[in-house]
Order: sequence, then structure tokens, then C-alpha cells
Amino acid sequence: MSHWTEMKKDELDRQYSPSRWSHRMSADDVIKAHVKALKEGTDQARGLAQTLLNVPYGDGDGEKLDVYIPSTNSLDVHLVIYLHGGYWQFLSKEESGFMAVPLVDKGVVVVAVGYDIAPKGNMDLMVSQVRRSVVSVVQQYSHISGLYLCGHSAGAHLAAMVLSTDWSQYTITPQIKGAFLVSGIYDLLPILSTYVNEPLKMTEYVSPACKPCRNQCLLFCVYVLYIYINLFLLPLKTLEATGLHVTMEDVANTDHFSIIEQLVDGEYHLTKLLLKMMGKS
Ligand SMILES: N[C@@H](CC(=O)c1ccccc1NC=O)C(=O)O
Repeated sequence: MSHWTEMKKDELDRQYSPSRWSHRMSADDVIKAHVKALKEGTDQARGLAQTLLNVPYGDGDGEKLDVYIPSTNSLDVHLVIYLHGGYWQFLSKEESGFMAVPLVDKGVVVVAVGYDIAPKGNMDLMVSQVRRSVVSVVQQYSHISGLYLCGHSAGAHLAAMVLSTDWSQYTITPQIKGAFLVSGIYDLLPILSTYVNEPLKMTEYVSPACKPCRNQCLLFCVYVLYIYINLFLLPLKTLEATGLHVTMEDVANTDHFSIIEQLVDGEYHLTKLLLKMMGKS
């Protein structure tokens, strides 16, 4: 495969269209099925778990999060913050509680963060929102014994941006014990000239600033290897060079969408891996 700098726009657009790489269904159908699966999973979690919905973490309309709470009296409670995907322009927290049931069952609190997707929000705002959401969660749940991040696709990028935050500008420094980054995109430069950037309107000035490369606390790192193999491997090497404990998991028989949808299932390999990261297996 040629390097992205040598690709014509059509080809780059195709490479950055995960729906067109699914072997399960047509591009349109895979997206429809994805949104449906996430929504149904979230509705189910809202029915089964105790919840606190629309908790503000800032003054903006979009600065709200949902909390899925286990019924446990244990003091050793772990909390995972989920940052949804959707190329920073699709999805919301309303479809982002789908993985809560198997985690809540194991006594883990799940927080699904809402942020202002494009065109309402731009990259700087989204990065600032997810960072502030983490600070707010730590302030509200100071008793938790372990804070973890999970993100899919664009949400994995945002999670990596959280990990690379200079917390000296914030009131507290969250102690993030691990991050579970699923099928993320970590280099924004190649997408500047693609359709993905149309609502985002990122410039070359924004993009390097939003490239997560510094990281202090990554324990587990999950990628799916299929199309952009070279782009995915790059941050892994960068992270390892900093002396972090980074694990890469190559998940068989999946695609960009099913890899995260299946977190509704407690028996799914990645659900078990996420629980293992939190010492809950
Ligand atoms: N144009 C993108 C659309 C996409 O990524 C997407 C669309 C709706 C909901 C979620 C999406 N991506 C999730 O990671 C694609 O071809 O897959």
C-alpha cells in the first residue's frame, strides 16, 4: 500500500471510510446497524443499571455525562470513562452506555461522556471538554479506587489526548490507571484533506497540536489491524519508547464497528480484557 501522502483524494477518502471495509454488510447498512446496536445496548443498560443521566460537567449545553452505577457496597469501586467514536461528528452519549451491563455487574461504574461534535464543536473544544469531564468525574467520585479510560475510534483519539494532558493548568491531576483504546485514529494530518475534515474544518495548525504522543499511564492499548496498519503502529512504538506498559491486541474476525458493539457481551474477548485491565476478571 502506498503512503498516504502519495494517495489521491478519492483513495484517501476510501481508506478513511471504515464502513467500506466491513465484510459483513454494505457501507450504509453497517453504519445503520452500528447506531442501532449502540442505541439498543444503551437503552438496555439504562433499564438494568441504576443511572444518573445528564450530569453537567461544565456550563455548555453539550457538557453532560451519564453515570451507570453498580449495586455494590464495596469501597473498592473502579470507574471507567467511555468516550464515544463517530469521527468527531456522529453519535452522542445517548448511544454510549451500551457496555455498561457487564461492567456494572462486576461492580464497575461506567461514565459515558457527551461532547460537542462538529459542526457545533471543533477539535479544540472537544479535547477541552473531555479533559474537563475527567476532572469533574474525579471531583465527584473522589472515593473510587481506580480510574480508567475507554474510547473507540475518534473517542480513542480523545482518550489519548486526555492521557497527554498537562494537568498543571487544571485544579487536579487525575490518576488514570489504564486506558483501553479501541480502533483509534491518532494522526489527524492525513485526514485534513479528506471528507472527514469537512465539518471539522481543521487546519494544519490545529492538527499537530492535537496529535497525542506523550503519555504517562497507558497500561493496555487495543487496536484493530486492518486498513491503516502503518498509522496504527506508529503511536504504539512512540508509547513504548516512553517506557509505558503497552499491549496491542489484534482482534480477529471483526471490523471497526463490531469490535466495539460486542462490548455489550460479558463473554466477549475485549470485555474480558477490559475487566482484566481493571483487575476484575
Ligand atoms: N464515513 C464513516 C462514518 C463513520 O465513521 C461513522 C458513522 C456513524 C456512526 C459512527 C461512525 N464511526 C464510528 O466510529 C465511515 O465510512 O465509516
